[in-house]
Amino acid sequence: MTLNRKPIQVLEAVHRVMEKVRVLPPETVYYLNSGGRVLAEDLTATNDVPVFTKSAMDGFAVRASDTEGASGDCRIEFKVVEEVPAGASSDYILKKNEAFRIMTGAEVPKSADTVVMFEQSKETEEGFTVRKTFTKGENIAFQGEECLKGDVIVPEGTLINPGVTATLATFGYEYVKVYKKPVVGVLSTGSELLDAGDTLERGKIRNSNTPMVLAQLGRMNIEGRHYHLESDDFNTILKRVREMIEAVDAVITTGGVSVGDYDLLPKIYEALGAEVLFNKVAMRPGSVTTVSAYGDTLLFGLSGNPSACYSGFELFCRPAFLSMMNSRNVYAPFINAVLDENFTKPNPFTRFIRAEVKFTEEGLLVKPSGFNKSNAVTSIAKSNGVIVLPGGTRGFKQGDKVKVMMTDMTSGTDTFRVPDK
Ligand SMILES: Nc1nc2c(c(=O)[nH]1)N[C@H]1C(S)=C(S)[C@@H](COP(=O)(O)OP(=O)(O)OC[C@H]3O[C@@H](n4cnc5c(N)ncnc54)[C@H](O)[C@@H]3O)O[C@H]1N2
Ligand code: MOO
Ligand SMILES: [Mg+2]
Repeated sequence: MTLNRKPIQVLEAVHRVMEKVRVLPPETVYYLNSGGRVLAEDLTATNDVPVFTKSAMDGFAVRASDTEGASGDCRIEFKVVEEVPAGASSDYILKKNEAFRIMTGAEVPKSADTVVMFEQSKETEEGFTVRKTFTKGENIAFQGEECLKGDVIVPEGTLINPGVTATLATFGYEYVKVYKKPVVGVLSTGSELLDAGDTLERGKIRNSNTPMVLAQLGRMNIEGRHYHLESDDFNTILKRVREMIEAVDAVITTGGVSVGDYDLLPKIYEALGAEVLFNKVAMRPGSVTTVSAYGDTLLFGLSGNPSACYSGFELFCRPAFLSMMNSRNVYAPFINAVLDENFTKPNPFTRFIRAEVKFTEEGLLVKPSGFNKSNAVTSIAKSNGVIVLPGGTRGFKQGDKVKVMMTDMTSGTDTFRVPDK
């Protein structure tokens, strides 16, 4: 069991997982609950946008031809005949030098073709005057100028972001077809584990992997189910994993995948008759990460070491779960950044280093986010990305360009910089 582990490259490992992914069936959900899901139907415009020709400004709707010849010395006067606030409409036909008082968003009556902003006019007792000739269509948003009824606005397979939610509302999609999200079971193994609320005892540590993985799932808007072990032995783990396979779409276990006497996961996969996709990856940390398939259920055996567990999830679980939801863009973005301190360790295997990426005016700077061994937990807390150093490289120096896999796209910077004139 322990001896025939053949390391494969990270890329190959990711491919093996992704090949096994089965897309979950679609379901219909209320549009306000669809954020973070993937569209299972094209979102088609059910009306033109704008749906009617409307004023883009507060002012007066006129016929442009009536403003012809106006100048500072020769102001042309208009009489206001009606008011059209947003939400209202009018069928009144303008006569020469008549105008509507109109507000932004209000339907422009058929007989008007131009809007004069309040700031471009001088109010008089009965109306206003203008001092320039207006071109037809000024300050008007025309029906269908943004899109036409029947246009495909957002294609099937797109992740629903706030803009898609706005689009769903615009076109009256109160219910929308999306792919099901996987329900993921999370089980940490290890007889040394206590819960967060427990007092430390000799030889024991608090379980940080389950809460971390649940939070990684939460960050993806995916429901994680926390499973427990009443005792950390082969039969109990096997029984629990069997229950999980019945109840969830994917199983994540942490710990017990290495070669120790109590590393039981390899034997569990064997007892299940699961197909082991790989049990060794040429990477650090997480070289013992194991992924198996039991029918359509993927079993992710993440390493017990917290840093290895964290990057194992980001590398293998995240794209697999996004793919189960039929998302197209399932991989974390890789960016180029400049290393902001020396990293002298040689890298026989691909190395993943929890890191802090800083968005500075000069560009992207990155440095390891603290104590960075496989068993580290605190450096994860300070990271928003993971530096990826290719295998077969010696150390890296400050100023070298490195690749970073972004894991947290919500982190900001401490200075607001907007380019001024
Ligand atoms: N003879 C060898 N020993 C080890 C090898 C090896 O190749 N040969 N690989 C080492 C590497 S590398 C890693 S990584 C670990 C992987 O260990 P396991 O995945 O089997 O995980 P455990 O043994 O259960 O635990 C490892 C470590 O992590 C702590 N841990 C476990 N679970 C949690 C949790 N839920 N929360 C916080 N911390 C956890 C555990 O106490 C151990 O310290 O194996 C090496 N050994
Ligand atoms: O496989 Mo382990 O490299 O230390 O996480
Ligand atoms: Mg172990």
